[in-house]
Amino acid sequence: MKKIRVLNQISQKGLALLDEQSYRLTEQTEEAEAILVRSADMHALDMGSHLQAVARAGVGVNNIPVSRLSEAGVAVFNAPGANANAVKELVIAAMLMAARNLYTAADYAKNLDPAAGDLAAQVESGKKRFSGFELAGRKLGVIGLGAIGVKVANAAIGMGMEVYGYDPVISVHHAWHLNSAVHQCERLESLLQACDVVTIHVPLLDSTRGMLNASRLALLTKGAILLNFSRGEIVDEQALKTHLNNHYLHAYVSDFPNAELLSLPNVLSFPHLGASTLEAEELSAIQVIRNLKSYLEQGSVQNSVNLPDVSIEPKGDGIRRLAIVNRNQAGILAEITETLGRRELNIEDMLNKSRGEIAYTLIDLRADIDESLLDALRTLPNVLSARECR
Ligand SMILES: NC(=O)c1ccc[n+]([C@@H]2O[C@H](COP(=O)([O-])OP(=O)(O)OC[C@H]3O[C@@H](n4cnc5c(N)ncnc54)[C@H](O)[C@@H]3O)[C@@H](O)[C@H]2O)c1
Ligand SMILES: O=C(O)CC[C@@H](O)C(=O)O
Repeated sequence: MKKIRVLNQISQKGLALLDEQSYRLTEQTEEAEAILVRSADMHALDMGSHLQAVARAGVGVNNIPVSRLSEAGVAVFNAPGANANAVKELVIAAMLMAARNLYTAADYAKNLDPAAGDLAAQVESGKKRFSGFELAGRKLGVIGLGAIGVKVANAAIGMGMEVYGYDPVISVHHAWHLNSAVHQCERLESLLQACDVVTIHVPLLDSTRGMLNASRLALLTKGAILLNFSRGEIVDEQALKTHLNNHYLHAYVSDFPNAELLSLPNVLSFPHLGASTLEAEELSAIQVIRNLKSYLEQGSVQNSVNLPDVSIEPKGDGIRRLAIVNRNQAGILAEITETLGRRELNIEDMLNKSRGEIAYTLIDLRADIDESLLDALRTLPNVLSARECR
């Protein structure tokens, strides 16, 4: 029975895939063999020695200590693209809300006082304050053309916007899906200088933290709208405060409320709502739990952020499968096979793939795999983890 710790609310449609014969949910993180998470910060979490995998029902993994887990031979999975449509729709809504001043206008209408006189007259006298601008014909800059950025760019083309994209490391897959009318910017600076609306869709990495710093923010055009549905830390929000305070920008719309910006009139914040739709929550959970199960039960790897993709046939009758995460170093396979040879264990099949400094080895045996074998493998200097797939 495998024990799974669930750190956030995960869709029941996904959890239902964890059949009761093989899986049990636990409240004890230290006994968990796998952890399911959305946005909970796991950096300070003590995860125990049984952990084999962490599965993120979403995309961003900045809340997960991926390097520490890799060093412990623990696989980390996410659900790329599963919530991209949900975020795209919210970004389009946010763009419209900001351009047409809908949030302040709705607030105004809600606070009208029918008892104070003719409501229609109040409406007509108040509305000129909320006059906005149309998006068709305006320039949209999309920073990061991955699953979300491509969908936003394509939708904006459909709305008659002129779209500019910046992504020096765009994947071939995403490039194929990008509308050919999107203009490519070689430099982030030229995108910022050219666009009326700028939207950020890059992951939070060391290389993107503070990517929109004071000097880049200063390049934004007067009256521009900046949308941040990626992560708060990608924008230097302290530097942004100056532009907002002097009303240089029309609006900053963010899915990550910031204590210092919250109350500014030209800031519109949402409580991290990008992926909060029934559809995205279900799809993310189903996608990542399927991949988690195939990893735990068969050893195959799909959509991991730290292990190489491995697709392998399910174990045949009488076959037991070893899954080893090891450092990608010379001589390690010899040490593993020697350990098996000393126990007279014959290898039926074997697969080894690497990804950067990590390698992953699957070995099929026609014999039982006991704890003493696993312990012997775990003591090899470059083995990070060893387990049986079951
Ligand atoms: N608000 C929400 O609820 C919500 C939901 C989903 C994702 N997100 C955030 O959005 C981010 C993007 O999601 P996605 O699904 O599009 O991810 P993705 O991996 O499909 O796309 C990210 C893109 O950013 C590009 N990129 C990386 N570094 C870059 C750089 N320095 N400059 C320009 N481009 C760069 C990559 O090449 C890739 O194309 C996630 O990492 C997450 O932080 C937020
Ligand atoms: O789980 C969520 O609600 C947010 C997920 C989102 O931030 C992501 O990176 O996928």
